[in-house]
Amino acid sequence: MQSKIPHVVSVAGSDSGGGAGIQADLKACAARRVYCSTVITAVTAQNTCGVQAVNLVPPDFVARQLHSVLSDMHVHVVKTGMLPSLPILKLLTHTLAKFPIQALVVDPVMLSTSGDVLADPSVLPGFKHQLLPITDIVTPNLKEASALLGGLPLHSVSDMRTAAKLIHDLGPRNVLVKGGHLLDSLYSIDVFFDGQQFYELSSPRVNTRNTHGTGCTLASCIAAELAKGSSMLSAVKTAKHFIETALDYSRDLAIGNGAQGPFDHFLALKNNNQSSCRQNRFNPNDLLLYAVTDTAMNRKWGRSIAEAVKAAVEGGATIVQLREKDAETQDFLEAAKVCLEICRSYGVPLLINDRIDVALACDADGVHVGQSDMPARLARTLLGPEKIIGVSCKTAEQAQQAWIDGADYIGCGGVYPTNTKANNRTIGLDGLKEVCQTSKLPVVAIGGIDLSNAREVMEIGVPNLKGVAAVSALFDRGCILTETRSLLALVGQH
Ligand SMILES: Nc1ncnc2c1ncn2[C@@H]1O[C@H](COP(=O)(O)OP(=O)(O)OP(=O)(O)O)[C@@H](O)[C@H]1O
Ligand SMILES: Cc1ncc(CO)c(N)n1
Ligand SMILES: [Mg+2]
Repeated sequence: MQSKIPHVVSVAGSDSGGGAGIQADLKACAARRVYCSTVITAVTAQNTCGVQAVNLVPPDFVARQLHSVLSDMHVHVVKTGMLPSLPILKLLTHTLAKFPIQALVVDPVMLSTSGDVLADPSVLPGFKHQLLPITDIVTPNLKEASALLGGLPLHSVSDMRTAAKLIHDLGPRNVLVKGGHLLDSLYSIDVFFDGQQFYELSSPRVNTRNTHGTGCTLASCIAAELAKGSSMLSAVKTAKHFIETALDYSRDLAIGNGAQGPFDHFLALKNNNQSSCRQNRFNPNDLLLYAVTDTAMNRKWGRSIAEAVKAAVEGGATIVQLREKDAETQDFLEAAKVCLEICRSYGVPLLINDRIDVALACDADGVHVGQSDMPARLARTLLGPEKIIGVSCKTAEQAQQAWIDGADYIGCGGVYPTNTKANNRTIGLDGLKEVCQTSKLPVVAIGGIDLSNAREVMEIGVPNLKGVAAVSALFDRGCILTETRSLLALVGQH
């Protein structure tokens, strides 16, 4: 049976620094949601300073890897990177003749950006006479394009057009001459030629040292998009856009001490080492004093959301939820960003009520959803495994479902009558206790809890009741800070 999963095999060298070669290809395909298998042609000792050593994999062992992959798996696209010797290049062309594929993407890697040689000069005729005639797209950088054309000097976009046309004459169906090394400070321009038309693909030049592996990544992205069924032009455009986005995101990453650093294919590393990022996932003890904001109360007391949140965390709130039922999206988002900064500086998680979109957009620590909001399971899919998800539950059944759906905690109530929520059934201390006893998740009690009753709530004697949530008791008061301190002192004794 033919596999429907888009599948690229990368035939390339390993970069010990993890930025280019096989490592870039795996990350690029994974980021583009395509499966990637690997045939390793060489192992390089390489870092951000350059290539220190290269060890070729014996040609017959490259052949063994190729055969293992192609004879078993349904590969859609083959992408080549470092083909360090003519025998390796030759056996690749011979093997490809035996296994039909959808497309062949050739990145004719010859020199690393640091100027180190990655392929023996004898591969040049191999590229010209054997590989390019069966290639769907070849992606030389300026130096490689020049080498393929016997040293033709290339200094401008117009030269790149000429080169693209001349390389096309060597047999590949499409040519992309990459201009990453062109001396233009504003734009990074690549020239695409499909045999009939030229396209200048231009993107703002990102001012960064972190461009190591852009060429490998670009070719792998093209391969990935082709494997999904894209046309050549749209595959190239998507790939170019991906590079631009990843470079821009990674412009300030600091990996290695050399001149050229790698970038982050998953747009996820930037904040990892900053104290502004929460280090740990959810800690149930954070539920101890759970502050929930309220638009109407802030309006009544003439406070901004940020002012209210700041006072609550200063007073000792251990987690904050923004519950802004009638705020405009843009206002909510802006307020959420400010609150997030405040909460991060105190090490307090910030959750967003209902609005998964707002939580995603500001990278909040999680969401709290009600029974008629976005289902927790879907919220988990959208937010990923790291974010905190809480669900409002009144019954044991709902608590059980929240657990199945991958929630982190439940909010249980209303324990006492409240006027912050219309038509809300009160479940009382007995209802709370019953849900807690059956819930596998930690519980925070909510609904009408204040200084007068918080103690009896905490005293119901179930270990997974981790704290109380308060709205009016904190925010419908003259001094949020004082009220928060007092409530914390009460619940903190447990
Ligand atoms: N600073 C930059 N800003 C935006 N795009 C860039 C930048 N540098 C390179 N690119 C883009 O990255 C892609 C790869 O181009 P480049 O000419 O650098 O390839 P390469 O030399 O093969 O890369 P590698 O260093 O991986 O071997 C091209 O689409 C190019 O336009
Ligand atoms: C292994 C390997 N392949 C390709 C390149 C080109 O960037 C590199 N530097 N290293
Ligand atoms: Mg390259």
